[in-house]
Amino acid sequence: MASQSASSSFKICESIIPGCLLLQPKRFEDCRGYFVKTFHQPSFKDMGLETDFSESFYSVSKKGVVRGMHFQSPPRDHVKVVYCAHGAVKDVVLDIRIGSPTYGHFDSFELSAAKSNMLYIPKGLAHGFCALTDQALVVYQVSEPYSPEYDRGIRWDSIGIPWEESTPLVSDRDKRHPVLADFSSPFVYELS
Ligand SMILES: Cc1cn([C@H]2C[C@H](O)[C@@H](COP(=O)(O)OP(=O)(O)O[C@H]3O[C@@H](C)C(=O)[C@@H](O)[C@H]3O)O2)c(=O)[nH]c1=O
Repeated sequence: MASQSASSSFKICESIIPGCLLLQPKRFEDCRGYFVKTFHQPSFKDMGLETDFSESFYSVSKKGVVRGMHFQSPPRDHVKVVYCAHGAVKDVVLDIRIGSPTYGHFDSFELSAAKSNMLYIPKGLAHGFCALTDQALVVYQVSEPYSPEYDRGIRWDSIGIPWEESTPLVSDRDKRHPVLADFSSPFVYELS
């Protein structure tokens, strides 16, 4: 995690991975609970972020589930915004952009309902998480529709990520992904 700056609606923390941002939206609390706005087009535009999102979806995971590390390949690659609306996850991004100063490096963040924080994930990063609580509800916005043909992954246990679970619950699909060492990336790093 590096520098911090403020925008109209979101505080921004930069990841060690260029282009990846931890966003902190305002949280309005009162006697009923709290209110959080997760997307505000003018603020995203001011921050130079993607504003054209085409799908939104969520998953619910039991404690100890690992999902990942996922991405869509070009030409169906996409920006993702991710947050945890119930419970908590350890969220991880892996830089797979050839030529990036952080190619093959990962960064991790605890995303939680208690923190109301969000992760902005540029194209060319693989993404995954480990559920730290039961009923971990993870919400996504993505800039390109789901494309099973281009939906790919890298083995969750081939990157050196210190997951909270040594024997997590993982999907059959995620067990079949290539390991990072055998992976040939279709992404090229572009200086912004
Ligand atoms: C991702 C996705 C899945 N599906 C279907 C395919 C499958 O039958 C079922 C579950 O899919 P998956 O096993 O791929 O779900 P999951 O492992 O939760 O996939 C997600 O993982 C995290 C880490 C991400 O970063 C997401 O972008 C997404 O890839 O839902 C869609 O119809 N649309 C979608 O956008």
